[in-house]
Amino acid sequence: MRLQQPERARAVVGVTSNRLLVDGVHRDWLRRKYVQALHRHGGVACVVLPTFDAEDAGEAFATTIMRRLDGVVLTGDESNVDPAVLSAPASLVDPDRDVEAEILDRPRDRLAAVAIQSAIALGMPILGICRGLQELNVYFGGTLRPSLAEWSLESGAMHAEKPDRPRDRQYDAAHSVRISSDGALFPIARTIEAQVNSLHNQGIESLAPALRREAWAPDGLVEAASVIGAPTLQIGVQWHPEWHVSTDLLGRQLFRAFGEACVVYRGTKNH
Ligand SMILES: N[C@@H](CCC(=O)NCCCC(=O)O)C(=O)O
Repeated sequence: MRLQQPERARAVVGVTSNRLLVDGVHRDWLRRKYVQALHRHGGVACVVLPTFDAEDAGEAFATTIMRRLDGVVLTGDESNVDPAVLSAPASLVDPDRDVEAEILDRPRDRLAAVAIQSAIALGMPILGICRGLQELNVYFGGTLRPSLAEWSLESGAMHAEKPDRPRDRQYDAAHSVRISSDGALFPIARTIEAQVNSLHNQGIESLAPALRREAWAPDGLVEAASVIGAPTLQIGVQWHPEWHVSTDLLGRQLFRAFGEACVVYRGTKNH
């Protein structure tokens, strides 16, 4: 179902952007699929959160921007998480080594670290998608497998992007997931099994102690995890619920639940 709400009633959600370096010019960008799905199926309004250079990863973001939001979405992107930056966002000051297309995006890592830290401190809803789930795991001290293809050929093939297909078809269902029947995802999905798409070559190796496993793939890879003891919905999924959301029930359920959590959270804030 498509949610229609008057603009003034919409919760406001920050969506993480990524850094793009073209012709020596730094730009922030993200795929509109995330924003469209959140607007149409989560019923929320979106603001794009800019990435950070090391010297800017400060307090102002948390107090000035995050406090004004009702939720945060950690979007997906091809670049791999740099764990050192996720755990200490202001520590690596080397702009020449900060961005490498589709491989390294430290400005994005810094944004993710500060956004997660603030959202957890504020008790704000979080939805992590693909890289976003990985960021949550690394932020809380978990580790990632650097390459699923090197971990196991079968897992590599199951989870990888399918570059020979047209872009839209790469987001078709790729494998099943088993959903834990006593977690935060089950009341949203109302099923213990679902089909999901898959476009990643890294994956959770050790799940952070602060997270609970919500869903897993046939090879055991964690496909969804939530923050233990969270006062609201704080969850990440390894698949892309946004891409075919209009025809994907689980995707719509996720965005709807997230949007509802944002509205509830907004009601608890002192204005
Ligand atoms: N590099 C990581 C992250 C994968 C990821 O988030 N991919 C996003 C694909 C593009 C999109 O946002 O639609 C990994 O390989 O695991």
